[in-house]
Amino acid sequence: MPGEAAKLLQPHQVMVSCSKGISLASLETVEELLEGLVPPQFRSRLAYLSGPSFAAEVAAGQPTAVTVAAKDDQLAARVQALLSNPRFRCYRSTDVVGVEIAGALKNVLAIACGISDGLGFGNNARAALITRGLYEITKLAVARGANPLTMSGLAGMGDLVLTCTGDLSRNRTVGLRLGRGERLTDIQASMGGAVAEGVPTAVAIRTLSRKLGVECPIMEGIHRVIHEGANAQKVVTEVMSRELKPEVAPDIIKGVIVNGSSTNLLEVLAAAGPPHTPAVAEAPPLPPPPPALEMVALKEAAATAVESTKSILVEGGSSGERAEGRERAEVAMRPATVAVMAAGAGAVLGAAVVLIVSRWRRV
Ligand SMILES: NC(=O)c1ccc[n+]([C@@H]2O[C@H](COP(=O)([O-])OP(=O)(O)OC[C@H]3O[C@@H](n4cnc5c(N)ncnc54)[C@H](O)[C@@H]3O)[C@@H](O)[C@H]2O)c1
Ligand SMILES: O=P(O)(O)OC[C@H](O)CO
Repeated sequence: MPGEAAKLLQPHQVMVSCSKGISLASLETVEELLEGLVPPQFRSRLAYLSGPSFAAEVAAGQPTAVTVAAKDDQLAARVQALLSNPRFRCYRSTDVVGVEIAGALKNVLAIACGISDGLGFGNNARAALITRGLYEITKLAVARGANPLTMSGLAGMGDLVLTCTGDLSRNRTVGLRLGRGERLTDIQASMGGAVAEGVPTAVAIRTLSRKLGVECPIMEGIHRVIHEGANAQKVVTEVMSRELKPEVAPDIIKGVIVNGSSTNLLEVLAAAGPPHTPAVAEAPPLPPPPPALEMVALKEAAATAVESTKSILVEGGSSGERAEGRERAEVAMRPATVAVMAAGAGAVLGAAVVLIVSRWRRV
């Protein structure tokens, strides 16, 4: 019980939640639940780990990347440093609500993808579910105050792709079996106590999306299949036959209505700060071309060399004549060699100057 565990916390400790979900009773995320459970002095020590991370693969040392979120960037950085290793790379974020909503909602879509695959639908259907599902997750997350860019990160797109396509997922497995015709109660009874969190989250999301006034036809459809016994094929046809609309609805730009007030996506983006633009190194200028004189010498030398070589190789001649030809060719090539070396030295010098200037500028 987190409430009981909270009593054991020591002043120097931080708490990292790895759970994903939304409370059916209160529609709160794990973060909101924990904030209410831990003593006030620990609230600033809560961090949240999320992202594409099948436990079995992490345990086997497979390369994994996740997001560590905390309201305080310093705390996120501390946990990030503590947990990262060459096999487990942590990124950090201060968008706790975005990370939490994304982690909870992907479970519902994983069930949907499982159902789609179980029914025998193809790759197109799965890709459409993932993409349009992410759009619904984004709308809901933005309505809860999240940064929409978090949805394209590990906790959003990353975990969504993992659970919608990876057969280690419990949620996807439940969907697959539902799609093949098994009953939910039988599937759950056979799972040995393991929980497919998308099953209860589908209920929470339907309530939440209706409360927030955010249209989520896929989430609604999944709820009908899982909890109302609707025929999945029919639900797919209905969802596909809805009124045609733009891919990105104006309401997500102009403002999603949250409890009567508008959340403007552009304002959310602006609050997130300017996009990170790494300093772009100035392109080094091209080295100066070799002086015209050297170019002429180069051309002439090349032509003479070709002629001399021809006379040696094609015309043959006595050994004395061939030796003379080789000497003529060597002499003819000398200006070319000098010109090429001059051009090369110019290039190297040019590059060195650029390097020094750019270093000096950085300093
Ligand atoms: N297993 C993974 O690959 C994985 C990866 C990343 C994140 N997670 C997240 O970690 C969390 C735990 O996953 P897991 O794989 O350990 O699940 P699990 O099903 O193996 O274990 C969950 C445990 O929680 C207990 N439990 C369930 N409902 C409870 C309740 N109301 N009160 C108290 N205890 C309850 C169960 O008895 C069980 O012991 C989940 O939120 C999951 O999304 C799991
Ligand atoms: O097995 P699932 O479907 O609960 O997914 C486990 C994790 O959430 C994957 O990141």
